[in-house]
Amino acid sequence: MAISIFAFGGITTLGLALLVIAFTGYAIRQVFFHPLSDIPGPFLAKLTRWWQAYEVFSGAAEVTERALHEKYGYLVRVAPNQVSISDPEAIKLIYGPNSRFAKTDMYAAWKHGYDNMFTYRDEKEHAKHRRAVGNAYAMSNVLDSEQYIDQCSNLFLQRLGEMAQAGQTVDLGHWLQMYAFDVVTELFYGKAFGLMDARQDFGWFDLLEGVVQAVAIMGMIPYVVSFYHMPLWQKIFPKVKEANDKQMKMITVAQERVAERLNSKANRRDMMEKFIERHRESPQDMTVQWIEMEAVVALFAGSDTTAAALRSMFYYLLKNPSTYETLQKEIDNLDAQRELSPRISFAESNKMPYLLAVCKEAMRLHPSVGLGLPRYVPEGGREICGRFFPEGTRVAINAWVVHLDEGIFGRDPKAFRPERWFEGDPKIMDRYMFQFGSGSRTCTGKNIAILQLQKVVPEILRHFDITLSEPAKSWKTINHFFVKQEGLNVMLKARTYKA
Ligand code: HEM
Repeated sequence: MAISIFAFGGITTLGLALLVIAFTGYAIRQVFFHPLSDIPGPFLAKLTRWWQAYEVFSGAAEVTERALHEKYGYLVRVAPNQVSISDPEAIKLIYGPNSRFAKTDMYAAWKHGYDNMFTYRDEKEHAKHRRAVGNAYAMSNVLDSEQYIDQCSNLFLQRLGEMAQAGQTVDLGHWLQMYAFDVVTELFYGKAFGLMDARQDFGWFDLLEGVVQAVAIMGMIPYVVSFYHMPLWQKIFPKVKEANDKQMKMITVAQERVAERLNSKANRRDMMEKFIERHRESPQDMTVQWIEMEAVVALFAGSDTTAAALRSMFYYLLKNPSTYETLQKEIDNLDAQRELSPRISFAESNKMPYLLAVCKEAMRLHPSVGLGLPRYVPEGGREICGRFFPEGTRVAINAWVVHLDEGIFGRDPKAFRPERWFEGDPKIMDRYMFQFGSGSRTCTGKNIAILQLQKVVPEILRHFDITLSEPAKSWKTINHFFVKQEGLNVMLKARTYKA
């Protein structure tokens, strides 16, 4: 008996020793002999992708990335085979047209059952689908939806008016999200989900947050994605099952709404109708499943992002009263000259240069997406920042880092100064803005987002005087791919504006 215990103990010790040797060998290779070993970065990041997963879990990955680039410069190794790049010149090289840098395995985590526009990794498949829907997202077509956005704005203003009259503190951040959610569902699901109407989110925000958080973390360690759908794994980790069920619920709702529209004679010009028109013309280019997927991805990619941008605009204006005043004057002057319709149109908003500058400056300082957008270096490798990167290396640029480049955005890059857009050459700054990504994978919904930002912000400022309920307090942000903000609580006072 004593001998067998000894033998067992011996084997265990030997096993442990082998493990330690293997790990040490691996660590030495990763740190000193890996093709990326000359690139600085956190020690753990050189060994495992779990470092990045933990960063995403912690909810402040953009803060860490900014600090790392401040310390190390343009190149930071953030995973064994991934480099974060902060050189603005690298944007065109990596994401530009015909760059051939494909999306990485991170995006596999975002796919549920079948691919959607966001998750495609095969560039040819992506291009085929993007061609099929591209026209619907052109501004000229998106403007057909302006009337539905106005309907949502009417209800939003009514609700804000009620809260102003009651003298209550308004969680404007929450309301802006309900607004963005209602707009996206109005356009892509044929009818708003009615959050503003009911004055509640029906649990949708928790649902989205749960899924996005799980998926964003898994995206950093994509080999766990296959577990995500396994019943045993879901039993062990009930949260995984919950996220999976939530994702299924979103797909089911999309399927129901698309089926409803296909069987109805609705006379609408919304986004869903544009896809249905295309389906009727050419069912093989625009299948029913694709219409459903456009709706699902719009909800995922279009509501949190737009809400974050709207919150940023209000927050920075309120924290910088002189900018608020300048914008309000711009709106009031146009109003006094009777240049504005009862609901400010997109065309009218384009006559407000300061508004456009506020829009860009808010998204420069607080991009809605808070992680780098990873791509594989294509066949043959590429030179970036004067260094050769072998094929298959993951490289990523994070808007939160690149938007602080002083060479491009001028002095005080961390300050909210819409005025910077009137100094120097705004075209150059525009070229390096990365809040919507860039190139062939740039945001499809960009025009829908811009339409909302440019219309609803001046409309609210026209109707209400807004003050922060606790002016000395800062908001809290949490980054699980989308950088959401909490604590935009305000007091509203109706202005004398009459439509
Ligand atoms: C202010 C609002 C928005 C911001 C800041 C934003 C940001 C982004 C970014 C950074 C990407 C690139 C992701 C990548 O390369 O991995 C992206 C892609 C995408 N966005 Fe948006 N987005 C916004 C609104 C919307 C809206 C309203 C929709 C749809 C209704 C939408 C749908 C999409 C889709 C489908 C993609 C994938 C495009 C492709 O790969 O071809 N987004 N967005």
